[in-house]
Amino acid sequence: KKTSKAKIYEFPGPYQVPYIGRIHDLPIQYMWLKFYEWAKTYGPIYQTSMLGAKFIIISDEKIAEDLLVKRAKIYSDRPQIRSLFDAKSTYGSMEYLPLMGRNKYWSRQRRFTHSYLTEATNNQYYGVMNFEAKRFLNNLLINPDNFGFWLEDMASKIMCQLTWDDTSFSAMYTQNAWGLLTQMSPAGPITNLITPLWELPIPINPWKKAERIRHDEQQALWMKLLLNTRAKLEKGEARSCFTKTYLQNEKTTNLSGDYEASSVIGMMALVGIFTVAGPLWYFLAAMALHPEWQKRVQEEIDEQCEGRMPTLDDAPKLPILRACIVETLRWKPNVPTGVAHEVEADDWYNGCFIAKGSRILPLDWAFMHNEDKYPDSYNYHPERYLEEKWPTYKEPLTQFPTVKGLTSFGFGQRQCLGQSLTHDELIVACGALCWGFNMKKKINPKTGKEIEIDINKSNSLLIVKPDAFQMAFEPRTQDRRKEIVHQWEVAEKKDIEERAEFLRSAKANFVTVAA
Ligand code: HEM
Repeated sequence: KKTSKAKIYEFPGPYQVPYIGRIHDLPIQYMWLKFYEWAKTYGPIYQTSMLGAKFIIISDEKIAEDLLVKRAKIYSDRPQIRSLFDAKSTYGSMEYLPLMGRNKYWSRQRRFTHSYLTEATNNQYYGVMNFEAKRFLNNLLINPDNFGFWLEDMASKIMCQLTWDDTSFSAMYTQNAWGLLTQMSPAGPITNLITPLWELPIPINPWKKAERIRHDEQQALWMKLLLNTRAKLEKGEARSCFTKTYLQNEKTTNLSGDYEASSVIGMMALVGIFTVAGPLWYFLAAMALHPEWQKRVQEEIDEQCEGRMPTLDDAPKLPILRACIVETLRWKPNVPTGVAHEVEADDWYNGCFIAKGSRILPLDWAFMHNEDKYPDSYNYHPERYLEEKWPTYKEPLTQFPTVKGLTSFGFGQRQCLGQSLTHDELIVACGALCWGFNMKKKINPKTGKEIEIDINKSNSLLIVKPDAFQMAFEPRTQDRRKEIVHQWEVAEKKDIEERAEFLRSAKANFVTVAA
């Protein structure tokens, strides 16, 4: 483009229709595929726009590093999400850490979240993951056809337990997570794409009315959960959880009070559900579609864990399991468009101009299909981390492969805070599944033929999971079946007793103190 003063070069990109840009032919479904198709025409960094918002799409890891990591100082803001109230917390709403602008709320909540998650990781999640994995396996025995619900419920229960020591509302909380995920996704309400619709007056604005209800219910729940914990704490009846830790330290944190604390804690729980459940869905599909890898993982677990269900301590001894998990995340990246960063100042890259306010999209789908790094990228090859001839092979195998550091977790100052939790939960859950069950395609009882699993169909929200499919779970042996039942009975009984004992001694202490 030429101006009167100087030549300003811009990145190439598809032809832009005045005002609307390229919104008319950008499909809402599988948007990442269209972005990737354009990358093949316009190169590893190109630009497009939608209703005045400029997008710069990156499909080369090095360019993403150059901008989002090396120049993080001005590349770490977030774009506004139209269909949420004050998603960036510009006006002090303090509600959605991952969506906040680079402001003081983001900075203190990021520190808070990092510290709470690190503490949980260092304490191996207080045994919560092993406990929920045992429940999950037992549920699969009782009703294997409901496996999708069980796995999402496991992810939800783990987060609810860690944050509030209460898993009773986990199914409802999964629904809440779905509500927020839909609301923030380009493929959610139409107001995220045709943004001016959001400004219609309230009486003729169904989107704003619906969001008001969703938002208020979510905030009320978060506050109720915090207040419940405070009431228990006052009676000495609160067991360990993130909310209790906050309440015991509230005077020394730099959060502004209960509203902010309930939001940052509630958000931590929400964000940990579909991020982990999505890869779990795909892992199941991978095991059913690749029985040879399932067998290798099972043999590794049997040998290394001497017959017991694996725990986190076994992770270094289980490179094949880790390879299958990492390859699942690569094969079916669950945040395929990446999460956009917004640029805070005008900048130049490779001689091209990047205007302040541009949205930078690190297209994870493209990173994961880089044929130089991941040859035969559309197929499932865990051996790419286990055999020296592949470019991704890395030693020591006690540590690598690992999901930590994958491009899927984003870049720079905004990089995901849940990498260890994801790593650990996938090891525990996938390890437990392979230990307990043979996972297979289901047989149609009428035709006697296998029911195909279509892993190319998914939703198109920011965090993706496959469309529901059917598959079969068979306990590997009769002994294993008994063990699954037994280990859950023991764990559940112990949990009930511990809770009752805690309450008894809390009540006794309370009476003594009161007297
Ligand atoms: C496979 C699992 C996961 C994937 C692929 C994933 C991916 C991402 C991505 C792409 C971002 C944005 C990074 C950027 O802007 O550059 C992000 C941010 C974040 N993630 Fe994750 N995530 C996962 C699991 C989790 C879990 C389990 C938690 C916590 C329980 C979590 C907590 C967060 C938080 C708090 C942020 C916001 C960071 C910020 O904005 O400063 N994530 N994640």
